[in-house]
Amino acid sequence: MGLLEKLSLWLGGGAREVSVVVLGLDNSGKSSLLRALHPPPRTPAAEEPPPPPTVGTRQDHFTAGGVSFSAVEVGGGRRHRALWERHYRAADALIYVVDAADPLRLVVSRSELQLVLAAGGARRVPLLVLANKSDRPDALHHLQVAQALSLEQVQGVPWHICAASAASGAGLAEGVAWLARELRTTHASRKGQH
Ligand SMILES: Nc1nc2c(ncn2[C@@H]2O[C@H](COP(=O)(O)OP(=O)(O)OP(=O)(O)O)[C@@H](O)[C@H]2O)c(=O)[nH]1
Ligand SMILES: [Mg+2]
Repeated sequence: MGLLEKLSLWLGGGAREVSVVVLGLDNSGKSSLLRALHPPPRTPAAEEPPPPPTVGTRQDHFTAGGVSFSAVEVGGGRRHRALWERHYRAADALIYVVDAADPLRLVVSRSELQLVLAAGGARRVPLLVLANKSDRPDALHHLQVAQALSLEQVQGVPWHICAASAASGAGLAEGVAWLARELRTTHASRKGQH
């Protein structure tokens, strides 16, 4: 089923999920963010052990702005990155997670993001970048992360960046609300063209 059909069903009250792929280097915090997006009740982050590194892919679900998301996290370790493109091509939206407290890996993170966007070809789906670990005192400001990733050069893709913390939950609501809004707007404008 295509995005437009899914959104029609969802806007019309049908309970359908929009698929989002969650990418980013290993240790950036993808599993932790998805855990933090789980609806309550959930165990407070401080009481849970950190998630194990993701091997291959993991499925998850969350809801934001009235939209139900079916999320696929693809492991960020080097050997899993070959899987990113395939999952990106099948997704309705991309969440790209960056460890804002690890400036040395931003160059690698930028080139991996550029590769995956290029692999999408003409397919343009919304991109939400989460500058994660903003709770850490050494974390870069999200605008510095945007600059390091050269986001201003990303063309034809609606994108948004915000500071986030899987540890405290900060920034998550803002980020996913943007994504939900963006998907609704895209749907509404396309509908208006027909
Ligand atoms: N301080 C802090 N630590 C975090 C945050 N998010 C994740 N971490 C820690 O970062 C480490 C990696 O988190 P994961 O969620 O496993 O990272 P991942 O991106 O899923 O990694 P892979 O599955 O290997 O690709 C863990 O020790 C987490 O506890 C955050 O917002 N703040
Ligand atoms: Mg993981």
